Amino acid sequence: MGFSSITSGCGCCSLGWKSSSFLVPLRSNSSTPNGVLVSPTNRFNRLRMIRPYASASSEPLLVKAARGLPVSRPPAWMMRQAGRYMAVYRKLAEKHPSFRERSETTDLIVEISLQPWEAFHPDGVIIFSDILTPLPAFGVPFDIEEVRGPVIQTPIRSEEGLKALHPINLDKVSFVGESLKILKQEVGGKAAVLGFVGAPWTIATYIVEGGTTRTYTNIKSMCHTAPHILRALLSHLTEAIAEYVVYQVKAGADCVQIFDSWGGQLPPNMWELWSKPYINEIVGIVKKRCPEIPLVLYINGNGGLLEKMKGTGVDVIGLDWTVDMADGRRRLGDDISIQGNVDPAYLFSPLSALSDEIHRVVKCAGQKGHILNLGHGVLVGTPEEAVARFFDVARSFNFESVEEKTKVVV
Ligand SMILES: Cc1c2[nH]c(c1CCC(=O)O)Cc1[nH]c(c(CCC(=O)O)c1C)Cc1[nH]c(c(CCC(=O)O)c1C)Cc1[nH]c(c(C)c1CCC(=O)O)C2
Repeated sequence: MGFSSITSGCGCCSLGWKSSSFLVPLRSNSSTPNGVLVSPTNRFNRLRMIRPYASASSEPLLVKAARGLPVSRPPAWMMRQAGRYMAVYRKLAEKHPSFRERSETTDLIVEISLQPWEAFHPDGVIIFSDILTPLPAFGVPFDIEEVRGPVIQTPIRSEEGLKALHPINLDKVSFVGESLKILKQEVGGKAAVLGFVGAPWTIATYIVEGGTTRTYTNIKSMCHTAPHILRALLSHLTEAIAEYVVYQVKAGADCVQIFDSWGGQLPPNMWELWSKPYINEIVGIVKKRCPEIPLVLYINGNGGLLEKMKGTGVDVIGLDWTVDMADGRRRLGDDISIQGNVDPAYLFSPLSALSDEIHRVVKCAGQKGHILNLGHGVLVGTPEEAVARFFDVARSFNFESVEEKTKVVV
């Protein structure tokens, strides 16, 4: 079955959003609702760009935090929260050993995406899929092998190779739209349904190298030996991915994460040339067509890129664990939301150490505009008990009561 029912515009468009942002003072007016005065020096530091959202109060916590709206606790989810560390997933994978089958069959996608939701009740339910899933829909066949991981049979490195590319045919990823629609119903607004895509540079690393690489030598040398071919490939990916984001939003995604996982492999000046412009274009297209949808940008190894990432116009920046959260907040300011940055290895540590680290990260991130998450995905072999603890600790925060204690009375 195709997914022709997804033909309406983004939910937002009918709500009369204004796409232009404006400045509103948040929380720290000179007088709070209960009359307690706060230090005037804080007043203007806390001005941040937000948009008016008609239904803000009923939105999932994660969406509110992504927009920098006040929340009572940090929402939490994990990348790869569905997957090989869960016994229930491994059992299902025995019955359905092909990753392509598991990630391209609506019933299986929904079942796997809901496994962590049922077990841990995270604040975000990410669709079980892959950044490579849309590739065949625009002319690039791929496979995922158990040991080697992603494999692209015919890497693209020449003008001739570019001829295989065609505009994205969304009918070929109808299982993604169908699954998002079902997930939205199943989750019933109690958590955010998360869509995701790979950034053009990161997807291009697979298409040019033919699979996973440690050195990125083919694609990095193409920047100098065949820049016109790489630019044509990245432009093609940009168009296809932007369409694919809008498709996910129309199908039900409340928030979409852009993974430029391998953007951190580029020197920062090269990231500005070979990745950022294409992400900017995707953000521009999506913000125009679905202005209410928060976008998250994640880069692995992003310590040298934080300020540059902010320039893409996304709503949330994902931090890995190589940047201290306090430095990250300082460098990014509080007019943007932050996600991360707990080292996934903490999930192998004593539960008390994990709790302490979550408390430290939340304190450094601040009470507004923080989505609690790992600095990368859940590792294979992670104890499920630790994942449960992570979400329990997230739920134990109560910002209102902390705020009461820390208010500055003038
Ligand atoms: C191993 C692998 C795959 N696909 C990919 C790899 C990495 C290979 C490499 O290092 O180059 C490529 C990929 N897939 C995804 C990313 C971006 C996130 C990241 O940095 O890892 C990347 C770089 C998102 C994803 N890929 C997947 C999700 C699942 C959604 C979720 O629960 O978060 C995401 C966000 C699912 C996936 N995708 C794959 C498997 C085996 C799984 C199952 C989950 C698991 O146990 O790891 C295949």
